[in-house]
Amino acid sequence: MADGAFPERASGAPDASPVLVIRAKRLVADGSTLLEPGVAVVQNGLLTCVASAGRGEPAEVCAAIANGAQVLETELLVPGFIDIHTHGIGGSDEIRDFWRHPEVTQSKVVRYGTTSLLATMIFPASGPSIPAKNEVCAGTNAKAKLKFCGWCAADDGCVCTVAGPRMAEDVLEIASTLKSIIGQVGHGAVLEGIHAEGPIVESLGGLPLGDAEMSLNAFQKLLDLLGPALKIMTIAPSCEARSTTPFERMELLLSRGVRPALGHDTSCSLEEIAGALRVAAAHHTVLHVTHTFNVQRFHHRECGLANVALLPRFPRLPVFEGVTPPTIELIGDGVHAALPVLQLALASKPTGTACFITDGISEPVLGKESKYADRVATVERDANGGIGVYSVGADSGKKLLVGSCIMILDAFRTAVQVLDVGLCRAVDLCCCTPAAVARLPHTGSLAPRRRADLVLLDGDLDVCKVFVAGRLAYSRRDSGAPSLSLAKLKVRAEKWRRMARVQYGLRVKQTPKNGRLKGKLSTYRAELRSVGQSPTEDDSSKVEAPLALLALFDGQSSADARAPGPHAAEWCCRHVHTKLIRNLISLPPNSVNTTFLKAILIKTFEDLDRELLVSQPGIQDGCGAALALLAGDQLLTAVVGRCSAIVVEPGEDGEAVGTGVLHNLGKNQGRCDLPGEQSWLRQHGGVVFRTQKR
Ligand SMILES: CC(=O)N[C@@H]1[C@@H](O)[C@H](O)[C@@H](COP(=O)(O)O)O[C@@H]1O
Repeated sequence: MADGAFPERASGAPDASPVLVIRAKRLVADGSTLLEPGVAVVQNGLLTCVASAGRGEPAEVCAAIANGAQVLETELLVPGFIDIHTHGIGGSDEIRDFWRHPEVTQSKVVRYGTTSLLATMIFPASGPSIPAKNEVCAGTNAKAKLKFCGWCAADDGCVCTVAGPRMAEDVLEIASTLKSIIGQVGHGAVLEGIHAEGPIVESLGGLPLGDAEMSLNAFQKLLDLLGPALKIMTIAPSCEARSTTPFERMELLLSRGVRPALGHDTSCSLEEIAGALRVAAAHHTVLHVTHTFNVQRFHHRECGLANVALLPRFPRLPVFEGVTPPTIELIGDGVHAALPVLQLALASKPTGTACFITDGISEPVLGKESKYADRVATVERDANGGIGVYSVGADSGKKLLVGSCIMILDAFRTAVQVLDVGLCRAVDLCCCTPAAVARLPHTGSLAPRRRADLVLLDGDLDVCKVFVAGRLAYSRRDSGAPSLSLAKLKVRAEKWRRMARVQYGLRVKQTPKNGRLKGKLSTYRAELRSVGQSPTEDDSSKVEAPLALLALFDGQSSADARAPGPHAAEWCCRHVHTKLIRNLISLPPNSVNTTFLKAILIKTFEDLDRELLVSQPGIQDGCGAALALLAGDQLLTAVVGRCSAIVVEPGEDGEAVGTGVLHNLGKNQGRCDLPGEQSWLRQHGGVVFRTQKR
């Protein structure tokens, strides 16, 4: 496969940019190189040095620092992720229009470390002014015959003398939009080219109807239209093998330097697949396979495309003589192929022959609806809890999965944290192999003269910073925010943990009649004697206001569900901290006072309630909630529904609330409005505050 460094300055990069040095505890340069620690130097948009820093930093790095280079430190540094199969994730209500607005997807995905994309185009055969199949655009008569041809370059009417492809007009517009921005830096992820998913497909899967029987002439016009932007084209081997002149369209792709990707074929035979591989071998090219497993066949006797795709080498059989196994791509969401199946595929294919793709089509917002070539496509959860996009088959009319909601970052994390393939293999899957398959030698690994596409991650594999061609394209917002250091969000004191346990013991069984998370809201502020003191240790961390959060959600019934259930409570439990943190970091600097914090607690409940109602139609039950936020030396509580919060302050000896008590909160637990319960709590060292209604 083609390999090489970027010849000169990365396109679009400034002439002279400040030198940047990045020190990483772990630096993964490519599928086989892990440097612990490692260091990289960036200048003028390119990497100039990538080295181990185990025995001190190389002279080049020291010189750069001495000359005033900016220095960054990170836990993990990897090459930017590359997605060679994505339909885009926004910009329109109609999925097939996403690539009319590529900047929307480019700017969204870069936040998740994707620095290069191939825009996946589809070729629906519908539209306002499509030449009928085999209709001839003939010279001067063309204007009268067709409102718009588009397949010839003439400005004053069609000059075609051959049949045009049956193609919707929007395909032409999208192609021209994409071509105008290929290789440009500065919009987020770089659009590196086009992956054409079709039109020569045998099995549609979720694709809209297209012209799978396109003539060679029409096919040639399509390739002319896409030009060198076209890097990969998905093509069905059975369509090619069964055409009157077998494999002629594939030959055309190969002669133009486009990589054919076998796919969307559930009927191809072993001989037909091997035939396609043989044509590629004659061009010294390795074929690729589009979303292995999806819209394909795996059978233990009658081998389909997936059987062949998974082979690391071919058995000694005449049918496979002289051919090389293809590279493969896998939709890394655990929905299109179950995780054990992904594990199997990765165990079978060696490094350098498999890559993760997203086949992205939407953001992961449950219940979100879009149009997909005039069908409705909805983000739904499958039986295993995974999220995907579902619609109906254009030919079958049956419900089916049509795309994913993930980022390459999700697949990277899955590779490391679930499939346990190690960092190097994960980088190979998400960076190196996709770059090789799409022939993008300027990116995909960390080496001198490669474009400086970099992802800085923390120990949890969360993205901290992303650079594209040496320019900062994304930086996580946890610096320069208010004085609250959110990274330090934690329960600090043993006393506070005891309180948490006491509060956790309170579970009430009440049934508000409407809403999911509704009721009166109250906030309360208490200045406590013995909890939440300013930090005395590790002052170097400059934590001005340590934070601790306790959130209790109690599953209850709702207007939609008569019986109480755990679902709303569990959902709130998983999302409350992100809502709270988002609201906290939106505070302007120096505005962290009780008034603002109260407002933020209220807004956090409102955000939770709204999102629960809008994005989780499947959740019918409701919940009450009690939330306690310790900020510096102040404790604020907020209660919604009929859930209670009780503040228990230990006595002088700190032992007033012992573990024995936790199992015996009294038969009136949760009813701190009762005088008996209050005195019980006081006897056990507790302080009961009456909340104020708003
Ligand atoms: C753009 C595209 O083609 N995406 C395919 C979709 O067509 C197919 O229906 C689905 C499930 O395929 P399966 O049911 O064969 O696993 O996988 C991918 O999302």
